[in-house]
Amino acid sequence: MSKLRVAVIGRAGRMGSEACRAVEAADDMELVAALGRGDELRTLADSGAQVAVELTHPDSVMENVEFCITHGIHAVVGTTGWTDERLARVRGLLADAPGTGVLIAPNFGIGAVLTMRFAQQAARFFESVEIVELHHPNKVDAPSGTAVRTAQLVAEARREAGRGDQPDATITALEGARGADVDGIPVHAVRLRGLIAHQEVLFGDEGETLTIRHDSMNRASFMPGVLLGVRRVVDTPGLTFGLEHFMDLG
Ligand SMILES: NC(=O)C1=CN([C@@H]2O[C@H](COP(=O)(O)OP(=O)(O)OC[C@H]3O[C@@H](n4cnc5c(N)ncnc54)[C@H](OP(=O)(O)O)[C@@H]3O)[C@@H](O)[C@H]2O)C=CC1
Ligand SMILES: O=C(O)C1=N[C@H](C(=O)O)C[C@H](O)C1
Repeated sequence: MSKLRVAVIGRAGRMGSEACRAVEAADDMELVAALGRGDELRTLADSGAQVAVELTHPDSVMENVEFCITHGIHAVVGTTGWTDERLARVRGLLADAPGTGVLIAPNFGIGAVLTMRFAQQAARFFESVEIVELHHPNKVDAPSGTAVRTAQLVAEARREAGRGDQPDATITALEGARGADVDGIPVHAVRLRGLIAHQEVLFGDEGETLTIRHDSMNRASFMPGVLLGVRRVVDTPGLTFGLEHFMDLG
């Protein structure tokens, strides 16, 4: 059986370097290109890559994804910074590239994906919910893409259940004390040396609380999800947002 020809964009980064190792170690894949900042995107096309794994920076990701789509290269994207406008642009480009697949995964961690699913399930049962994401201090964005996605999923589940705004009697507060408002859900971002990537979703109602917590202890933990994305994206044309769609969660 021929191996999948895979490229990594962001090879020198924390995630990109780990992804290069994971692809090289996979029996069914071949690492045909690894691009760092300043490298020509044309290298991707010249290498014959079937799939590009994109792990760079929110300022770089759009150009890279656009190149992939317009050159018929499937993309597995972990980089953050996805707004509705950006997603619409990707969908528009994919409309002219019907055989090409793009997976954008806010989090490749299997446990993180499950955290989002469990939070979505719990959302309708609790009056209050807040999200705390905790990351290493070199992270360039806040809040994390995972926290934003979790908040959106929780907010959607609350709306579907007819839940209104959650109680909060705060009248005065220092700016930032109640976190960022993401779709009505307070999201708090901690940056701390020693951490990698962690998230707590806290639910509360009369007399009880529920905390759903996920911890990524190292970046190798993201790699089974990256490899799953690479294997599945080649048979999944169009835009897939979230690794859960490749996980048969039922
Ligand atoms: N979905 C998921 O599961 C995960 C997603 N992430 C996300 O992935 C992204 C990268 O994270 P991380 O690896 O920690 O970041 P790093 O800063 O460690 O790595 C990013 C790398 O990409 C390089 N780079 C930037 N622009 C380009 C470009 N145009 N072409 C090629 N290389 C480029 C950077 O170069 P330079 O240093 O010169 O800027 C750097 O080497 C972030 O958005 C992060 O949030 C992270 C972990 C898990
Ligand atoms: O930058 C990181 O480290 C991470 N980024 C992603 C995010 O913003 O959600 C995924 C994970 O949290 C690690």
